[in-house]
Amino acid sequence: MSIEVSGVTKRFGEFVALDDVNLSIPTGELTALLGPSGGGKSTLLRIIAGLESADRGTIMIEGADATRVPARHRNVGFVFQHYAVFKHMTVARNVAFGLQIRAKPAVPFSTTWREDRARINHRVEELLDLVHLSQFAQRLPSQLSGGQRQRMALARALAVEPKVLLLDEPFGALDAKVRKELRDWLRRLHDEVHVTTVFVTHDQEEALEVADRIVVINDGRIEQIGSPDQLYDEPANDFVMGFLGEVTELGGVRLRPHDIDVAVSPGVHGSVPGVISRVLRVGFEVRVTVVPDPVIGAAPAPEVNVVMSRAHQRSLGLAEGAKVWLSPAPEAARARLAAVR
Ligand SMILES: Nc1ncnc2c1ncn2[C@@H]1O[C@H](COP(=O)(O)OP(=O)(O)OP(=O)(O)O)[C@@H](O)[C@H]1O
Repeated sequence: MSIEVSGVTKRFGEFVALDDVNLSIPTGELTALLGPSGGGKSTLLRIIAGLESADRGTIMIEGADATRVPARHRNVGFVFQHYAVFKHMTVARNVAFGLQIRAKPAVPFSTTWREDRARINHRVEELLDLVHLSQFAQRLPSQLSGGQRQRMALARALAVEPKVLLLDEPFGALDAKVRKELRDWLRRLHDEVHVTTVFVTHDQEEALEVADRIVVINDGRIEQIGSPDQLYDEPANDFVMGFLGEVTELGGVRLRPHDIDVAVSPGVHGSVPGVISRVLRVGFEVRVTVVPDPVIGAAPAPEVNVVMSRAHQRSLGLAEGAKVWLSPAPEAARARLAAVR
């Protein structure tokens, strides 16, 4: 395991930001810390980085106890949402900065000095090539787009060959299209470089698309750890199910809108009869709202949302006012309503 977080608790005054968190992050994986605002994701990332200290618990990095090791000696690279760049330095010099600090002091123009410079220049060229910014090497950061600046920040963090790369909402401030491009790019970069990477996001789509593993954090606790498929298909509890995607209720069970089978005759035992109140086309999908038939003596059931392809909707001839019977698809993910902690 590359990072082992054991029994980490962090309070700010009376407020418990992290409550006995245990987490193993395997070497070379891309892990997302996902959860709602204020859940404790950034605090956990900052404790792994050494920018914040835990009140209790330990952090091991690559088998060594890092709990009391200062941030600059942990060999981690960071990128934050509002990344501090040197505005007066070119892109190339920004990327070279960490390497220059690490190079041993040498007499200017001596052989060692020249060798160091050549080595650093070569490494900067490699890194700029990796993040596709070679043609912008001599620009100032203010002459880059937001997405290009974040790629520069990643090149800078990777320059010192960190064992671990920590990214705190690295694409948070960018517009949706650029975010999407950068997340595809981050996935490809990770496939090339394989550095153990942990990134914080509150965007479930970002986590599902990019990460090998997702850690869902809420209220200072881990709700579930798993691959994107595990979390989506087998959510440990109601919170995870609701956080990872749209949920609707059918016959007292919560499930995903695309996991509901619709029939135009009462074939399936136990199916719920109802009437379509709305059919809405959204891109290539159709969202169908169904009002379940009232049951004598029971409280009215909530409307059910069903999502299906247009072709399926057409083949069933579904329209407003039509009578339908709903049942969970056999493979449907359902929340276990008792929270698992
Ligand atoms: N230095 C601090 N002093 C007091 N409270 C803090 C401090 N840092 C964080 N907190 C509190 O700890 C909780 C967790 O904060 P954290 O930044 O880890 O959440 P987060 O999950 O990263 O949220 P977001 O997605 O909004 O960044 C929040 O309620 C926050 O207000």
